[in-house]
Amino acid sequence: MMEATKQKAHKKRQAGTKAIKKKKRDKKGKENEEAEDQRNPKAFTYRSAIRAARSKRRTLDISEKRNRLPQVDRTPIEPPPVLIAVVGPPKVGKTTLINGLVKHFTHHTVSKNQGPVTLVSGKKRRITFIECNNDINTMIDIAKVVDLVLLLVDASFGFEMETFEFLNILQTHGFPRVMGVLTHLDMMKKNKNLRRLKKKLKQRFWTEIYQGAKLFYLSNIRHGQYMKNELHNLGRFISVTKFKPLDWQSSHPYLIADR
Ligand SMILES: Nc1nc2c(ncn2[C@@H]2O[C@H](COP(=O)(O)OP(=O)(O)OP(=O)(O)O)[C@@H](O)[C@H]2O)c(=O)[nH]1
Repeated sequence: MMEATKQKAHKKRQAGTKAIKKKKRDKKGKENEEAEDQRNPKAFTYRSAIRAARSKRRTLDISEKRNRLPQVDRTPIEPPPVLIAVVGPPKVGKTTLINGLVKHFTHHTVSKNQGPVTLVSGKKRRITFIECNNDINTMIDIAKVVDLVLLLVDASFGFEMETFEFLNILQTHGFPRVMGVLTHLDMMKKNKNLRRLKKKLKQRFWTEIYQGAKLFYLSNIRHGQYMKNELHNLGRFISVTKFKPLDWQSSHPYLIADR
């Protein structure tokens, strides 16, 4: 008969490397348990409101500082002429306005307007007027280099799709200054309607640009020319307007060519 052999019971090691290792492991496990007890149940939130406020303030300070980095004005000592684009749908009065402004600044009458016109508007300022047609390629080209936009709007028609499109294009290259000009106001017969229309268009213009954006009214046309005092007002604004250096323009050299 085979007698069942009695096996030896396992004897824990008391000394040696294995025993030391095991002891260490057990100790670590206990520590971990303790750490778990202390752990913040609201993980990933702040424990202290003061510290939270401080850290929030610091991140805001840093981002604000980044926003307010001084912009380097790279315009040369003798700057190039200020480029003013006259933008608007066909037959809105772009050519008439350019001719009127040229007459205001130079006292010369332009018989035929072909391409950009550059003139001296003050002791240290030259300006170039350029007409921007309603086609998307011209709009994109001009949006990159323009300093001031005269946005012509036919008041008897209202804003057109292309006007908004142009404003969107402007945003891509840093928004230059935009002034609105309402024409064809003489088409409105009733004074009350005219006032209401002006107000409506102004509100629409302000929501598109910013509250308080400059909007001019060219209320009448006589002998194919706008009123002298209105042109004078617009011309004065053009000559005193200050332009901020645009990031895109100062980092890209450009040349204006008339096609
Ligand atoms: N009644 C009236 N007619 C205007 C007004 N502004 C312009 N016009 C007339 O509209 C016509 C077109 O004027 P333009 O200056 O040639 O218009 P434009 O935007 O240069 O036209 P395109 O070069 O074809 O895009 C002219 O006959 C102007 O006399 C306005 O405020 N009232």
